[in-house]
Amino acid sequence: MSGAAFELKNINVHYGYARALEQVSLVVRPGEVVALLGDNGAGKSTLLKVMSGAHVPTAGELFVSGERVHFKSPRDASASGVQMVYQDLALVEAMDIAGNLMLGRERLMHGPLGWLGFLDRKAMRRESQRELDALGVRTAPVTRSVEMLSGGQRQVIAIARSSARLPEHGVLLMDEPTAALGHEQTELVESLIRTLAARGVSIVVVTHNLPLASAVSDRIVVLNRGRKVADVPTGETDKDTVVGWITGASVQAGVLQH
Ligand SMILES: Nc1ncnc2c1ncn2[C@@H]1O[C@H](COP(=O)(O)OP(=O)(O)OP(=O)(O)O)[C@@H](O)[C@H]1O
Repeated sequence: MSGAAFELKNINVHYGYARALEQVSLVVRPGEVVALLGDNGAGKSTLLKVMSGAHVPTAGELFVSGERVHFKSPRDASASGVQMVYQDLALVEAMDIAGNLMLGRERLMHGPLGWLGFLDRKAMRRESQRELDALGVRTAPVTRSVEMLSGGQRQVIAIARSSARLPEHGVLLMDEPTAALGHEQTELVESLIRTLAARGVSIVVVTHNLPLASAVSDRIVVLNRGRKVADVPTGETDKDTVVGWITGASVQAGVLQH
């Protein structure tokens, strides 16, 4: 047992001759926020796909809470407490916030002879409101249709929905959660990430947004052409150094690790 919420050891992903990931190892501790950075094509999305069960690696091992896992699908990852927040098609536009949050967890009306064949919308609204309150999220009334929401509000609902499916010390994976968001909306997402981490959720966030990475992460991990080139506590580095790792300018032999 390494005390890790999630651990990857020597992950390789090869697409024919293309090497998307080469010997990548990573430890994510409980309640830790890891920012995964790298230039276009560095392998960030591929690594998240391996972690979320969407892609089976060519080689390497995955461990959740010290247990070896073999994810063959996102369903397997989810069953082990690892959830990806999907950006596109994540929410049902025509449905209200409560319906989206409770998707797959619908409550049915209960009659004297058992479950009735229709939804207990009141209970679903109450429960979704309770979940949002617990996350400190103040967006819009839960009866509001998702198509009426701003990009930031949608992102927050998508994150809340994924996190509601997590066990206590689950792992949440995010790919560019603030792409296309304004300053205030980005702050909303930042504060939600902090709240979740404070609850013990481990978060891996892929981003090109360096201020976001420096504001919310405990650790910065940089990929460069499929290899991990840095893995450092966020407080022990600075923007120029990180940019150097991303572009490859300051990558020396081996991995810089503290
Ligand atoms: N299905 C695939 N078939 C072949 N090559 C692929 C496939 N998916 C990704 N790659 C290659 O693997 C490498 C890593 O891609 P990946 O999408 O993981 O990078 P990324 O860091 O997420 O980039 P971006 O920031 O642009 O999203 C790239 O060279 C890419 O072209």
